[in-house]
Amino acid sequence: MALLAGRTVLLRAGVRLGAEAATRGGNGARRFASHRVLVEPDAAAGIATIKLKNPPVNSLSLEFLTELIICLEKLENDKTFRGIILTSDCPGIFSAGLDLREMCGKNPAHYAEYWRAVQEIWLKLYLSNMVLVAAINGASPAGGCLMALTCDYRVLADNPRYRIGLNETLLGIIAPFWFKDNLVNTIGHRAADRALQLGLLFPPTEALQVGMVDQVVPEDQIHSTALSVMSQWLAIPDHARQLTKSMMRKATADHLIKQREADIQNFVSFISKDSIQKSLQVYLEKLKQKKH
Ligand SMILES: CCCCC/C=C\C/C=C\C/C=C/C(=O)SCCNC(=O)CCNC(=O)[C@H](O)C(C)(C)COP(=O)(O)OP(=O)(O)OC[C@H]1O[C@@H](n2cnc3c(N)ncnc32)[C@H](O)[C@@H]1OP(=O)(O)O
Repeated sequence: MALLAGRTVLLRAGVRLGAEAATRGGNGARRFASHRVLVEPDAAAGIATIKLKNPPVNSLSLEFLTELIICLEKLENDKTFRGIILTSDCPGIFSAGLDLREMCGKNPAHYAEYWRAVQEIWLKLYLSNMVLVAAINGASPAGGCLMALTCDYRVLADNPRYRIGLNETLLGIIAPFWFKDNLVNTIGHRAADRALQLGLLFPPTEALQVGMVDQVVPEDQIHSTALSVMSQWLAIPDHARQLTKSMMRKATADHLIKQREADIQNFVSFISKDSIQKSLQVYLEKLKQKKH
């Protein structure tokens, strides 16, 4: 049974276990997929490719996050796999970040439940014992960028529309301290200070320059590049790499773990403010009107 902070997420988020399919792949590995999280296992290589499939933009709704958390728990507990490639099944979009509809017009209990799931996915990804390679094949703002930042290596497809960054200030909200910590650890304090205040979304060349991603490649090479990076990382003995990863990341993760409940309360009171609700609604409305 999958637990999210001691509770059964399957029931809380209304995700039915029956929604999952478990079959055997050609190489005998167990293949499991939920509605929105596709897992392509390569047991021989010890690699699972997770494809995010929550169209149209892979926004991180509570149900989607819950499915992803369950999927990561399964992979983490399955000794077949040593590495995950995280990518998208939605053309042109890696992930649009947190689902704005989960943060608008709901009640405090819902905001608290949602935020706990956001914390949980971050902790699961950031502290994973496996090698995580992000194959970023689309736009990756805010929470989408955060997911990529938890990975050990980021490959971005070379398309000027595939911008990546923590753009929270553009929505009139603030990147939480642990988003900020993850960014600072990746691109350094000065670059993070500027990027966060201005809500910068970097196109590939700039993302590479600032260190937001490790490699930019033509779109048709993104998966092969991720595989070759993965084999380089998997050549390192697991115990040495895992202990090193933990040494590098533990303090940052502990910062959130120690303040988890307070962080939820901060989020709930911040997001419940009338002024913040108004900003988010205006932003959502602008997104909708963009097409017309
Ligand atoms: C002091 C204490 C502080 C505590 C902390 C407090 C607050 C911080 C809280 C949270 C941090 C927030 C993190 C986030 O991730 S917020 C989300 C930010 N995301 C974005 O800004 C991206 C918005 N989307 C886009 O820019 C574009 O959609 C896109 C991803 C570039 C894709 O563009 P495209 O043209 O392909 O698609 P559309 O724009 O037409 O979108 C299609 C469809 O999807 C809807 N949609 C888009 N993004 C979201 C989203 N994030 N959530 C929900 N819905 C989204 C869009 O409205 C369209 O809907 P429609 O109904 O019109 O089809």
